[in-house]
Amino acid sequence: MNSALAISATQLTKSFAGPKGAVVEAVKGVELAVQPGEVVAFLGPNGAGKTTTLDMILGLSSPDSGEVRVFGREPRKAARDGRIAAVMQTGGLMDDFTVAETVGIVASLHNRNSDVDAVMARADIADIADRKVSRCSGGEQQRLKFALALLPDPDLIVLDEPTAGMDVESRRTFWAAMRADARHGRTVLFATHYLEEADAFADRIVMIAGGRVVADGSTAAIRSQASRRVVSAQLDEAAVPGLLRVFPDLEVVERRGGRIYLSLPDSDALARHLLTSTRARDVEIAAHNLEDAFVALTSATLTAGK
Ligand SMILES: Nc1ncnc2c1ncn2[C@@H]1O[C@H](COP(=O)(O)OP(=O)(O)OP(=O)(O)O)[C@@H](O)[C@H]1O
Repeated sequence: MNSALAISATQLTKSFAGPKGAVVEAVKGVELAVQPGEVVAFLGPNGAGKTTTLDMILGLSSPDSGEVRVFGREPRKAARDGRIAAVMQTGGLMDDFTVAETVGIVASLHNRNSDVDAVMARADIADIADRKVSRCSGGEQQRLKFALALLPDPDLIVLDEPTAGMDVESRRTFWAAMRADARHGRTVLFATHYLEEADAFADRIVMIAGGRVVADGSTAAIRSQASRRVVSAQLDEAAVPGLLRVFPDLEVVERRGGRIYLSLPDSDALARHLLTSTRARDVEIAAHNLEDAFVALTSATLTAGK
């Protein structure tokens, strides 16, 4: 186990009792290694296992098998030491206090002598200091929670879909505050459904679907993988092994409606080969955007995992 890592998760599994005695395997062998200072998006559709994994990283629940370490320690120990803090989706604020009162009360609970004004400025809530929590918008409440998470000056901050339900402008303000803070070297892991959010604010994207990591790479690498062109054609399945012999890098993206969708860095070479050396018909080349890649990756794994 590498204690220099901010987060190290090995072969994590977690199941829950489902309806009618069924077992829900929420997390099925998640591996994750996050370096200090990285800003990582944990990206996946509903029910992918994001919250279940984050809860284990935060020490809020224990894995059925596998191990998690945060800066080389048990997650609960890391949380007690003030090295890890969280911004969760819902709850945790008291309606009748003002923003400043809330920050002041929580600051007084921490041993570390945090600079309340600086934290409020960093979370971009200084100008709503006197507003009651109940009168804050969803976005303002999340920025307040972000400020509370910053108070112990943690080395790792974990955010579970912190911008769910916010409008575009509030989301942008929230991430601008988070990103500015992360520049000081804090490690950030955030769960999101939003591909654009992961793309815009993370250095690295870990895609999760059906309880498994289905892609993990720098945001640029995932974008470049995803922006490869996809060549599709009507083609007999029996031709695929032959294509793989000619193009070992060939990736079969999906099969849909009698068509096969293929990806290769040199899409022109693939299209030329299909047209001249195979019985492929109706050949098309299309740009493959990040959204398509996400759908292809997550749905392929969901089908394979069933
Ligand atoms: N306490 C629980 N009891 C039973 N099933 C659970 C429990 N918690 C999670 N699950 C199930 O485990 C799976 C993974 O859920 P999880 O909340 O981790 O996904 P998620 O990726 O965070 O989804 P979302 O984006 O909707 O929050 C889902 O099928 C969910 O219904």
